[in-house]
Amino acid sequence: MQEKGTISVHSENIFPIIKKFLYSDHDVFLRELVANAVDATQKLKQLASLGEYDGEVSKLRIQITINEKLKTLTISDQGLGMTAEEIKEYINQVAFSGATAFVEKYKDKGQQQQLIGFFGLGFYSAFMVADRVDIITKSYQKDAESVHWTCDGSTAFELRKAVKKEVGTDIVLHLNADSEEFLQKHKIKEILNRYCKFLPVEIEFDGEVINNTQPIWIKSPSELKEEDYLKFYKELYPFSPDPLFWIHLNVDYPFNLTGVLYFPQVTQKLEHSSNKIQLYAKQVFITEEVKDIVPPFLMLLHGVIDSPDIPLNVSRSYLQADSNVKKINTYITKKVADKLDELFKKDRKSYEEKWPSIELFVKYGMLTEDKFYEKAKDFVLFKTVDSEYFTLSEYPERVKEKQTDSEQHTIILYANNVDKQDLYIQACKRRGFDVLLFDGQLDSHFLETLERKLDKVRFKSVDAEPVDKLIGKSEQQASLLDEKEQNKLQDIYKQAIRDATVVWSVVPMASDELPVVITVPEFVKRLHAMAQLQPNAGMPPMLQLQAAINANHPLAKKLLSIGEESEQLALARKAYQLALLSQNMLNGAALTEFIKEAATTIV
Ligand SMILES: Nc1ncnc2c1ncn2[C@@H]1O[C@H](COP(=O)(O)OP(=O)(O)OP(=O)(O)O)[C@@H](O)[C@H]1O
Repeated sequence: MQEKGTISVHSENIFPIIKKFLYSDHDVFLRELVANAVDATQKLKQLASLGEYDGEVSKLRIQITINEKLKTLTISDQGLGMTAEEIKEYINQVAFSGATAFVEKYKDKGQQQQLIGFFGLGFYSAFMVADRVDIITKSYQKDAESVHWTCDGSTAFELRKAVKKEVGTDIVLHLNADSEEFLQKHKIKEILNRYCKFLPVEIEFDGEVINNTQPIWIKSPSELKEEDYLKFYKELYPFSPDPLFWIHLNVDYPFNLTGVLYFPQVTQKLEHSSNKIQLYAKQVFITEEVKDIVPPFLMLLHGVIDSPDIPLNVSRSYLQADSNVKKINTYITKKVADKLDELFKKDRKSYEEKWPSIELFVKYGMLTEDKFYEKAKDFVLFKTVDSEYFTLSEYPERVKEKQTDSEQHTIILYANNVDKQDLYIQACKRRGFDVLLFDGQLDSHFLETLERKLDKVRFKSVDAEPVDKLIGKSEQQASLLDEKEQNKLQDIYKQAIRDATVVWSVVPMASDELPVVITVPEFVKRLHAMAQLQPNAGMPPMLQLQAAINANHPLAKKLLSIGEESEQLALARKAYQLALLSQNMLNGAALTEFIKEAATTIV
């Protein structure tokens, strides 16, 4: 038998186009060829189980070999092989027409780069790295003759008899001059490790089996122990600390999905994690770019998702709209929420201990996915400055009595820095108020969302106003100064400070409060926090200072009674500096002056 022919393609020469498209990610050729070898092996096993093949199938392997002298890379399988007719049908026709369709579909769309690594390029991706490809194959079918197909990357092929005794297929790539890197063992090892680490058929390279054919996600959770999950995590991310907990995903209707998702110890910053979720299709690694496949908050998780039902040969914008992808999202979101709910209900103490590591994740989820919010509102926690934890329904009940304003809003007080706001926190505690700690990156967004969702609840920073005004009750402290005195007092401070950006007021406070209290209005605080989350959003608004003079502090009367103006102004300055100091706002020359002055008072 000897036959020559022309591969039927519409495009004159398709290979240069494929090469150009895939220039930046050549490595996928090996994944494609090994995946074909796995398919061929699995098919033979299936045929054997159906009684259509009676050879031995228990030890079928795939072997990858390099021949440096001949500059070849060979992928050999012991799968079902192909007859000459099948080669003509599957390789010459189907494969190349598939490639033509691919090129036709995407040539004008400018999204080739995005598709790389997603589109199953199949057998012809071999031509990205090879000048010539040989297929030497023998079909499992009785009396099938072995055949040798060869093609040099033009549309011409040759098909002739071969001498091959065992059933299976060898794909021999004669590497082109630009691709000699694939003759290096470490390069091939690296690619196999990336794409083929969990393939279901043993793959031998350089004398060793490189894959784990039974990764835990394909097993039933009942067969697995905690150690198995931890061991697998290490296999995926060798340099990472142990995860907190995990969920095993396993569905086969209405879509197919397996996987294990781990909760890492998420820190207080939404940073780009280098341990990403890996996406597989039937144990073949596809990508770590799961951006359009799982909701952003779930990308903080680690682990593996394996689904043949995620369409990988479509553009990314289409992916998000795909109904399977939507269902998969909903499913994973629900599973994750259920797991957190279970942990919370089963052992609240241990859940509270883990809270700092899952807080950001839960809040991010609540902010971005309504469905997650609905579930998470039962297990999201508030932490007080004294490290006590309360749920969203418990906390307003706890503070309602003392912290309800005249309009029946429950005012929830918070600090974002326990050390820096200690003075304000202590003032609140003296009034019997409770203070939460909101020091996370997303907290300002989170408060706003809660205010929208919860009925009659408002959040206020402990330093948003003088303590007695925080709750906004109608009854106020009585002032020890009349209006004239209040105006005079304000004038003394204005003259002493001479800063037009400061907004002054005189407020009757308790006599044990400071003579001057600096506050930052709640809305300004939030604008700042938001601006910090969006570094490119331009300058944050000016931090306008509000200075409240305590009408009831003994200093007020004293200032009014001092005749000597310079003494009066010096005292007012000192009181203002103390207020700045309590807000960590005294710095530079003003701080130096204050310290020097204070030093003279201790000798
Ligand atoms: N090693 C092999 N052993 C047996 N048949 C093979 C082998 N490699 C390829 N084939 C046959 O050639 C066909 C075309 O292969 P190709 O890789 O181009 O596409 P595919 O595997 O069907 O799809 P995909 O584009 O997703 O890879 C396969 O469907 C299979 O029938």
